[in-house]
Order: sequence, then C-alpha cells, then structure tokens
Amino acid sequence: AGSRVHMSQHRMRVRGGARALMSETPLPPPPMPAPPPAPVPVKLPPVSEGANAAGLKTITLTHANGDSATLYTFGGCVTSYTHAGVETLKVRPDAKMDGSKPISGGIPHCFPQFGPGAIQQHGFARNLEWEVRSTDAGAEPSVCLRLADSPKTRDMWPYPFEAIYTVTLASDRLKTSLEVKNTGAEPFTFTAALHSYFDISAVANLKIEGNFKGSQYIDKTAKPPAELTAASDTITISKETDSVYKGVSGELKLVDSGKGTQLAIECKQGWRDTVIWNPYGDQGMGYDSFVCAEAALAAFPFTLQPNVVWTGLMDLVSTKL
Ligand SMILES: O=P(O)(O)OC[C@H]1O[C@@H](O)[C@H](O)[C@@H](O)[C@@H]1O
Repeated sequence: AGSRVHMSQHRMRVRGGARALMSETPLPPPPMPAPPPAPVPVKLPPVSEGANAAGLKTITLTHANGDSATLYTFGGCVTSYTHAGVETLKVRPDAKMDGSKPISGGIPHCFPQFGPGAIQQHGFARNLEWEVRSTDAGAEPSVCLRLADSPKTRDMWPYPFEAIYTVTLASDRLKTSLEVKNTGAEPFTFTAALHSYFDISAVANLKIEGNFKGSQYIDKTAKPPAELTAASDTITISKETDSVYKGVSGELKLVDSGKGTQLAIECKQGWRDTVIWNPYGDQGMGYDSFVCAEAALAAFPFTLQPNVVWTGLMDLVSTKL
C-alpha cells in the first residue's frame, strides 16, 4: 500500500506540472519537415538501353541539346521524338506494349506489304524483333537496326532480304533511313510505309499542307474505294480519313495552331506516296490526339532486282509557329 500512495503522489505532481506549463506561453509549433530535395535532372548518355514494363527492349538517343528519341527493337518502332521539349509522335491509348500486337503508335514499319493483301495487314516487319547492328554515341547519336529473312518470314513471304533502319538524332531533326536489299537470286516486289502517328492538340487545330492539289488519291473509306482528284494543297480532318495520295512526297507540313508547332515531314529519297489516316470519332483509338501522315511506297508495288538496294529517307523537323 505504501508504494501505491507513493505512485499516485507522483502522478499528481506530473499532472500539476503539465497544467502549470499550459497556463504559460504556448509551446512553439513543431518544426516543419524539411522540403524534399529538388530532383536532380538525370542526364542520359547519348545512347542508353532500357526495357519497358513488359520487358521489350528500348534504345533512347539523347542529344546534348536535350532532345531525345526512343525506339523499340520490337517492330523497329520509334515511339518518341521530343524536340525543344515538345513531343512529336503519339502512341495510341489502346496500343499493346507487350509484343502481343504491333505497336500502334510512333513510327511502325509496314513491310513488305502496305495494307491488306497476300500476307498480314501491313506486313511482318512491325511485329518482329529487329537486331541492333550498331549504335553511335557521337554528337548526332544514332542506332542502326537490321531485319533479315528467317524461316518465319519465308513461310509468309518466300524472299531473302535485308532491311537496315538507321535513326539519327540531329540537333534540329530526327533522320530515318530505311534500306531494303534483295539478297536473293530472283527479283521481288514489295510495298512499304513508315506508318507515322503524329501527336496533335486536336484534329480541329490541324492543317496538313503539301503538294496535294491535282494529285490522284484513293479514298479507302468509300465502298468500294474511290479514285479522286485532290482539290487543294491543304487537308483538314473532319471525318474518317484513309487516303493514299499517289506520287505525293517531298515535304509535308503538319501545322497545329493548338500546339503552336509546325512539323515538316521531309522525304528526300525513295518514298513516293503519302497516306493520311485518321479514325475520326473513334475515342478508343484516341482519334483526336493523332494523325497518321505516312511516307509510303504504296500505290504501286516496287520491283527490286537481286543485290539491289532501295533506300527511303525521311526526316522530321519540328519548329515553333
Ligand atoms: O490497325 P492497323 O493495322 O495498325 O492499321 C491502321 C490503319 O492503317 C492505315 O494505314 C490504313 O490505311 C488503315 O486502313 C488502317 O486501319
């Protein structure tokens, strides 16, 4: 009992002390936690390898000026090109990024067939793994990929070939070069495209300018497809659009008043036609966030003789309006 008395006296003394403190000046507030340190920008080397969540291999090129480009070896598909902090390419919101389907976005390859036909839609190059042949970590970082025939491709298309795709990040542009070589003993014919998806603020803000007026084009949305003559050098999108402009190449401009940018698509060699595609109204595909303006060899098949190389060059140049 003696010890219980001692304990309660002790508690009373403590409580009484606390009351005395509360009646004096309030305690200063506890110090604010220190703000988290500002993130240190990660400066990537000119060429860096990585992988996405599903394990698909990526290569990122980083220019000293801060521009960057990322490419997947699956399909040899460039999925991002940023210039001056502005993204130029779009990956569709419904794209599968696990190798189960071609990547619906960026710059997929259509080869050796554009569109539907004897083999799978848009050919097999967009859903095969391309081999990294070399990289260059110089002032203009680049990566060079290779796709060649294999038992799998010969099952679908019986021709030996080698495709070399080089992507170079220059200070003011992304350069692409596709070389297709007939490594067999017989000629073959092929069609192809760089099925580029370009990031836009909204279709209503977009004008596509090029050498269209007077050209023949196939309107693939008509049933059956209709052959028409382009009335203007400017194309706007206000309905589902799927048009192959025959013999229209050179320079195309995507003028986006919402983004305040102009993207020039400069085809310098090889590509002969232009395809404009937008699945207007399809929310699932995110139709209002991209337009496909494709450098193509699509209107007529191209015949490639043994040991001959076909080269297609396309540059992307983004500038502020
Ligand atoms: O859905 P995919 O196979 O990637 O193709 C997308 C579109 O690609 C375009 O190039 C075609 O002209 C369209 O008809 C097609 O729908």
